[in-house]
Amino acid sequence: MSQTYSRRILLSLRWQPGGWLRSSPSEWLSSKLLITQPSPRQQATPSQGNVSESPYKGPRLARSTVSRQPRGRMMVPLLGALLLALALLSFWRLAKGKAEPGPKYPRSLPSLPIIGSLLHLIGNRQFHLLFHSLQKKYGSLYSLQMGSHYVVVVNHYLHAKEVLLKKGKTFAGRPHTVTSDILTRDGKDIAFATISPLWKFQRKQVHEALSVFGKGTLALEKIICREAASMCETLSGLQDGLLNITPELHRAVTNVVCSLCFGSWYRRGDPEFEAMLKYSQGIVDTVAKESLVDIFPWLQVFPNKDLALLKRCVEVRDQLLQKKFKEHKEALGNDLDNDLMDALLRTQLNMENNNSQLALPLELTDDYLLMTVADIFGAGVETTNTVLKWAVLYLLHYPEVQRKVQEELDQKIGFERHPQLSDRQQLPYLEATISEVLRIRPVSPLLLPHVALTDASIGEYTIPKGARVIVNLWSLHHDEKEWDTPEEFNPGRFLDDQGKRLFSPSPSYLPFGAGIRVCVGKALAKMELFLFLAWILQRFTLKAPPGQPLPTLEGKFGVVLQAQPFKVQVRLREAWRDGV
Ligand code: HEM
Repeated sequence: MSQTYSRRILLSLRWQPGGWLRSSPSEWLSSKLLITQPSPRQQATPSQGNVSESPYKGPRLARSTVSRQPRGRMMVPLLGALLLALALLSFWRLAKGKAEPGPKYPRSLPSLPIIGSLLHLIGNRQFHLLFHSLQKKYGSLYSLQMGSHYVVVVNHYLHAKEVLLKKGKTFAGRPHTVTSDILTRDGKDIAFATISPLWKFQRKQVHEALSVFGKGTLALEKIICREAASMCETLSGLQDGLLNITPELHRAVTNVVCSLCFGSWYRRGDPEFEAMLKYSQGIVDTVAKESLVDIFPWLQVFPNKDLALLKRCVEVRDQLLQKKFKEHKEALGNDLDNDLMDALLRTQLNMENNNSQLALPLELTDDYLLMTVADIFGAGVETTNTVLKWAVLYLLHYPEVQRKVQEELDQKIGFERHPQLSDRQQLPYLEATISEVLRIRPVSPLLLPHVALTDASIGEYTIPKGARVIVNLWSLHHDEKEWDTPEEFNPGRFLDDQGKRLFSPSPSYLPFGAGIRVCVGKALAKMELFLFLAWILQRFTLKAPPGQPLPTLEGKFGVVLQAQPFKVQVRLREAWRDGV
């Protein structure tokens, strides 16, 4: 085989579920038959078939492009028998009225053996934008190959809802990757675990912790307001200077989660809190970048800076978790189930003593317990904190929106009392602003990857078991057929004509996902966003640093869609200057 010839074969190959493919069964059969009488031209120039351009119509089999079939008289009866068998088969199928076409797979990005579609992805870290733009060429549902993983990308809400809601259980798996396994002790958490009774139990325990073990929303509101008050006090003390507001938002959100998980919280400047900030940033920077090591796990054997950083950060996180675990275990029995760690420890103890009503097929080991708590930190802090940062950034860019939120707050709440959760109905413009922030900069633009647990379908396409399904929320939230001028920040689109009632103008809006794997912290996050923003904007006006360009609205893709660092001028509003 000449070099050019082998290169052409390599280029024309592509992966489809089932192996490296080159042609459909009928093409394969006819090629096999035709090759018995190859023309000189066929021998010299094998089909280059630009597979990336040809819509894939069915399962394809590897065609042997090098074999030479025996020529001669033996082939004639064989050919006749085969044709007869095929004719009989088709006749039988037609007679039964079940002439089934072959499965139809989503159109695929070009891919090469071993590296898959990597050449199309490398160098572009903003996967949500890349996947959005690829729709122009490949349609709203297409596939690609990440190393040995077959990946399907969903860009339309109808397909997204089929994956998340209609066939939620079928697509409820999660992939195991090198980085997520380091982070979650091989998927012993909630977010990266595949569904199981234990996973269901972990979710239930978190739900109970988030309702403060039956004490309900009021108890949660108290915790959030305590943090909002502390944040506002700090901001008042930093008047008129240029401020990096991020650590203040971070501390407030972390303290809410800490209260729920450990029943404790941090003061400003606490070294343990500083360590926590550092390790979470390290994790955000390294996880979910679809790093090469997740595509090619064998790369672990080579030195890898990102992986080393991730391991160091996870070590710091685990030391902290272990310390809390030990303190809680020692104190168990001294007080009621006030936090998530207590509740999990108590269940574990009951299970060990066979007192538990739960019939779990797996033991609730320390690893599962710690990873449940770690997940709530991982998923509960970075997300809400990031949305708050995006909200501040958009308010700097759109001062008229900030003014309208403040007018609404002034009219409905005034300056005599603080905002409460019961004010939500009264403050539709603030609620609409939060909805618009979640739309325009979805914090989790590709959700978390889902995995097909059985052979399945999305729309008219066949999806094989094990396929990774990425729902591109960015595409849903920026679909021009669903949203007028999607890049424009316009809270008004979430309000009725009178501007009084909040509504969802399009079904193409799923900031927290949907279905069986919907965000566990959705209700908590919405309360936090509402209360923190209401408290801040009731007291302060946020301004961009004078004489400087406005901070960028371009996100940085990672485990969340991060806002880039920025400074802000926080000014106490007139009504609060005399110390109300
Ligand atoms: C504004 C803030 C938040 C946003 C926008 C958000 C969004 C999301 C999204 C899009 C998913 C993935 C759904 C999927 O893969 O289909 C998710 C999963 C998850 N979220 Fe959130 N989230 C937020 C806050 C929180 C909070 C505060 C917590 C916990 C206290 C939390 C806990 C989780 C967990 C545990 C999962 C994994 C669920 C599972 O896989 O079963 N999130 N979130």
